[in-house]
Amino acid sequence: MLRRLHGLPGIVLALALTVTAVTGAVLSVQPALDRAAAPAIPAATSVADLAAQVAARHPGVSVIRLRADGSLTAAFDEDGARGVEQIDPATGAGLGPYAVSETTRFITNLHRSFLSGDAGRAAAAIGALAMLGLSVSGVALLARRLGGAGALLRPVRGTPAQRWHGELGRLAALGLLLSSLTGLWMSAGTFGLLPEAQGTSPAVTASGGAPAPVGTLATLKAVKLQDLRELSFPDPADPADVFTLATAEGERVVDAATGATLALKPATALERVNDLVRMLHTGRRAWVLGLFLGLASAAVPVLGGTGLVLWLRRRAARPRIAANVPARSADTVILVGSEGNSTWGFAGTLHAALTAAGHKVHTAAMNDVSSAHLAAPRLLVLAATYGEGAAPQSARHFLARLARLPGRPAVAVLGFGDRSFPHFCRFARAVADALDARGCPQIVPMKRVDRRSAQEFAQWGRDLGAALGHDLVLAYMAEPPKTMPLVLAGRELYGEAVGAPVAILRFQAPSDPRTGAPGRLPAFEAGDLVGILPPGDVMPRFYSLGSSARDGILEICVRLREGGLCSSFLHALQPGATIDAFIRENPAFRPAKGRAPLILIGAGAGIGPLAGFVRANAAGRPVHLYWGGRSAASDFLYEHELAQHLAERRLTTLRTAFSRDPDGSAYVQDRIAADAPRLRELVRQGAQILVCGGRDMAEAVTRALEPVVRPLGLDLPTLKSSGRYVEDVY
Ligand SMILES: Cc1cc2nc3c(=O)[nH]c(=O)nc-3n(C[C@H](O)[C@H](O)[C@H](O)COP(=O)(O)O)c2cc1C
Repeated sequence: MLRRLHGLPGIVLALALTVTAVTGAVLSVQPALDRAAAPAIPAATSVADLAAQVAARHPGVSVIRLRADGSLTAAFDEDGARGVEQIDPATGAGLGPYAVSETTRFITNLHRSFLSGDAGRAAAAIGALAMLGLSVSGVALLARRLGGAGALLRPVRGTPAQRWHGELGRLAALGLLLSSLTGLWMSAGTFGLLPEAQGTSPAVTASGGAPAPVGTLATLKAVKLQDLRELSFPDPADPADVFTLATAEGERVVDAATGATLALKPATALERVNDLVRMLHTGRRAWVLGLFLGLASAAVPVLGGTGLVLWLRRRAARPRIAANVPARSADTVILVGSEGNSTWGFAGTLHAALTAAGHKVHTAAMNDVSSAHLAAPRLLVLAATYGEGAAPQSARHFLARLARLPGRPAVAVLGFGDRSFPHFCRFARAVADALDARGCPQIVPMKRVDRRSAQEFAQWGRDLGAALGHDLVLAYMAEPPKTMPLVLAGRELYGEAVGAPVAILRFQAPSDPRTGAPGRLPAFEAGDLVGILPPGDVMPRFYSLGSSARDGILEICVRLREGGLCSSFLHALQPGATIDAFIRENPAFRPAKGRAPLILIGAGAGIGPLAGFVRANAAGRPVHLYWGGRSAASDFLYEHELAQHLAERRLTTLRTAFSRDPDGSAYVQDRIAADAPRLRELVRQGAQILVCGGRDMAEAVTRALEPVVRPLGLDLPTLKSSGRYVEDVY
């Protein structure tokens, strides 16, 4: 819901608000320029001093004003003509006629009313309201993404567009909130929606004596020039007329003969609020704030642009479901938990089959679960599992949200997973348990589909149909992922002597058959995944990338698994052979930005992405690599390249452990335990830990690291949640 409010309307509004935002940004620079241009007001000068200097030059002076832009002006009538002059506050000398620049006037009008009078002013007010809504919903979305309001300052991870949108939005939100709230207040004033300032001017009687020289009047001597707003002079022809002196405190009426204060009308609370609001909106008298507000406004077009990219990506990633009835009128709701989108394909087949059987079906992502979904009589959940039995992207918030919502529909849960993972369909199991615990009746027991098996899916459909009292034929045709050909350019084989063959394979894009020009690889970073389809199979296998596209090569480390279809295929490949592959981004497994140390830990083929991170470290950030193999003589992957990286300072230290070396066996976790004080110091300095390799190794590393970080008052779940402990484990 929040995302829907923030998404498309946000993009449209951000683009429409660009005029207001850009003009606001331009105007925000003005207070700083004015401050630089306006002559400084000496602290000791009083209003009386300056008034005397001006009156000496212009006997017909009527008003002296210290304007919001910092300039001091005097208005006077001379020879029947009215003039306004800018005054040097230090000497009272004239600096020439005062005029607001035409450009500033134009930009101000564009900002306030799109040059269209009241209608434009109303549009600007609506824009301010929209900006307020976008700022609040944006901060709420970011908090949700980062793990709660307390986590709002954590680094934003994800694709470049996600990072820009999140980081910039977070910086700009405070300024935009302030600008929109104060803008709304000012608009309310313009349209007479605020209460009128109360208080009437008290009746005063002037002494009627002969006017004293203005420089001698006690009240004017007591007020510093820098506190002045406006001083109105009495009409020389009227002996009963008085001075009016306006400051932030209020308005004083001053006797022209005695210099005494005849009356003081203090500024009302509303006037003070209006003053404060104007200052907070314009940055006048607060130029640093002005610049901050300007930067926040300048971010609006960028936020609109990156928002558009994110929205288009999300739209493209979510398959279209034909005939999706609104949730409120559906008798069957299908909720989908997916990361790679294949589960949406199954959901589409189920949706179409149920619709054809006469049901009113609504399909949505599990993250979007709402009370309307749970009010439907029937809820079908199709959920994939990722990581170590964790929720996929589109279901991350499902369980937390479910717990807050009412409703007990009849349910059926179908898990999608892969039996080769130790936690087969664990997330779907957790969902089924949560629904069971809240008392939802089961339509059919929870089932699990291994590796997108169309047969298992069809069987579940038959069971579901039987429970619903009609036939349900689910004929799912897997849509193969869009692949590209890659040509094997080189291979190095390790570990055969110790019974654990690992190949480093380097691929290139095929060259143009006509011109022979080298082909272009798609964009990817070390740590992303490449999906490879072994011949005759529709199920891709994923490998972590050890290079980035900038290296001009796509590199993976592949351990030969007994009976493994894809690893056997890859190990048998000869240079020049072609494979079908596609890239899957894995932004969660990347070094965080900055210069904080990196601790890279891996074993066996897990060194692939870690070597890629080291290779990319041209800036010489401190990087410490812990890696375990079997034998230094047989499977020391990247041995020579790592030695070179050490010499070039891309790698700071390298600790290796070999489990089958004749001079004593050791594992990577032993090296971690032995280095505990050094690692603790690195973590204290803010180091990020990246672990890649097999599950057993990762678990042993976790056990070895817990006592390292505990004395710092930290634990691995905390480091994990802040992105300082990330794993790529298989
Ligand atoms: C990086 C990765 C991790 C995975 N982890 C698990 C897991 O822990 N348990 C499991 O049963 N399946 C796991 N799988 C398999 C997916 O759940 C399965 O391929 C599913 O069909 C993907 O659905 P989706 O394309 O809709 O995201 C994993 C797949 C990948 C690529």
